[in-house]
Amino acid sequence: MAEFSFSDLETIIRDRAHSGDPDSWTAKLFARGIDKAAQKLGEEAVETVIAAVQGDRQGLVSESADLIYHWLVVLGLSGVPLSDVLKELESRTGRSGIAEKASRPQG
Ligand SMILES: N=c1c2ncn([C@@H]3O[C@H](COP(=O)(O)OP(=O)(O)OP(=O)(O)O)[C@@H](O)[C@H]3O)c2ncn1[C@@H]1O[C@H](COP(=O)(O)O)[C@@H](O)[C@H]1O
Repeated sequence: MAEFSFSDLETIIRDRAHSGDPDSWTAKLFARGIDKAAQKLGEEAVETVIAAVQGDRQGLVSESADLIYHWLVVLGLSGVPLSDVLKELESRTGRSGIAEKASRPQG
């Protein structure tokens, strides 16, 4: 099987978003807007955390998939392409997280 990527899922979400298909969860989320999609993203994040702390390996896989799907929906609804996030991640490579935090302007 060819490797499935976040980019493939972003394309599926973009195609389904305005499909008008009454059976499409993606179309439903896009119709309901950012508040509902962001709420679902938060719920999936919490469910992922619960699976992790409970040591529920299969649950962690499943909830992580739900989380990533809803995260991509929120990006799509916000007009932020996945490539912007990947560029940001790429710009951080080679720099430790602790050094990055220390370089932030003091608030
Ligand atoms: N990866 C996903 C995906 N992950 C989770 N979900 C849906 O997310 C929804 C939310 O799940 P929950 O159990 O939290 O829902 P719920 O608790 O009943 O929701 P509430 O009523 O409480 O709001 C479910 O309907 C899941 O099926 C997904 N729906 C779609 N995809 C991908 O998007 C594609 C297109 O899907 P449709 O747009 O539905 O055709 C699919 O083929 C998949 O590739």
